[in-house]
Amino acid sequence: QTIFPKEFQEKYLVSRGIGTGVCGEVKLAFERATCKKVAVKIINKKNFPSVGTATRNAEREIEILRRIDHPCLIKTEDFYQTEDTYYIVLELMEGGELFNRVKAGHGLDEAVAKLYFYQMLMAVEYLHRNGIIHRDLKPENILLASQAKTCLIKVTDFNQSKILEGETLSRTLCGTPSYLAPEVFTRAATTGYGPSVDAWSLGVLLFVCLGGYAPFYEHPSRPSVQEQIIQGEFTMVPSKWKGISDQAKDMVRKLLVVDPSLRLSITSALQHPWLQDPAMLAQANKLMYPPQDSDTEPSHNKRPREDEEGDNG
Ligand SMILES: CCC/C(=N\NC(=N)N)c1ccc(NC(=O)c2cc3cc(OC)ccc3[nH]2)cc1
Repeated sequence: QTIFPKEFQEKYLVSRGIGTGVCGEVKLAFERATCKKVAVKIINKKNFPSVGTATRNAEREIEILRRIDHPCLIKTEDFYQTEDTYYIVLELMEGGELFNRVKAGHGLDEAVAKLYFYQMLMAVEYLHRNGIIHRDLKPENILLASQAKTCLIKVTDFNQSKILEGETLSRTLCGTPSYLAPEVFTRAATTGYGPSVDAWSLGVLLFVCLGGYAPFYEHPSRPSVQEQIIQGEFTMVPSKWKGISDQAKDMVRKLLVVDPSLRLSITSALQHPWLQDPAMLAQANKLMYPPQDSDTEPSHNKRPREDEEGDNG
């Protein structure tokens, strides 16, 4: 049972667990003063074999969280730590993880997949523009703002977001390889790798959103997942892909290219015909930049409440 710091307990009432992760869990909590719902990510500093890496990783992630500001990237609201645990208060993404929407075995409607994928591209383009490579894009790390189909999504979990040296490559390989790009296995240890790894992972994410199954997966009669990835070997099973447009398939095929120099870049993906869809773009922009009431009122953003000493956000 997690013990929370006293000052945390004074500000928040912790409720049940809502998500699980490799390095810690996520709990639902209520801010006592406002009854506002929040998510609390609990990251145990000691849960990696080599303590040094874990703490450095977590500090790097917290530095990244402080620096980033984009509608499709998770935002932290508060932060506490004890000598062995971080408690990060985040906006609650009521819709939970994309993982739970696509695991049902059939894909999303193409229009919904396109809206989500466009937001992922915008988030990752922002990260790359700010010198950050995510490196761990997968359905568990894509959060949905609400239960509605057309909703805002946010990318989260920046635990792997750094230039991997050789020694941490081994730690990467201990997670699920399904979303890792080929060059992580082949060339990473020597030449390192760039933003194009995120383009590959987005290709796998799009494949899963449209097809409802993973392009590279364990199967007794098939080569290992790593081998399938290095060969860039995947199949679009006709029964699963029959209703999907050729442009959507083209986007997937141009992202799941083994040679990173030939792979579609994030910027080029944003120019792909499949995304030149004014209705989707309008919907995405409305979700990312909702017209605030402050856009209409002359005064500043929030109406200060008597008991609020001032916005420390
Ligand atoms: C600042 C921490 C970033 C992070 N992970 N970082 C890490 N693993 N090192 C992380 C990982 C996961 C989450 N997940 C959530 O916020 C979340 C909300 C939520 C709601 C759900 O049902 C309503 C179900 C799952 C959920 N996960 C939030 C942040």
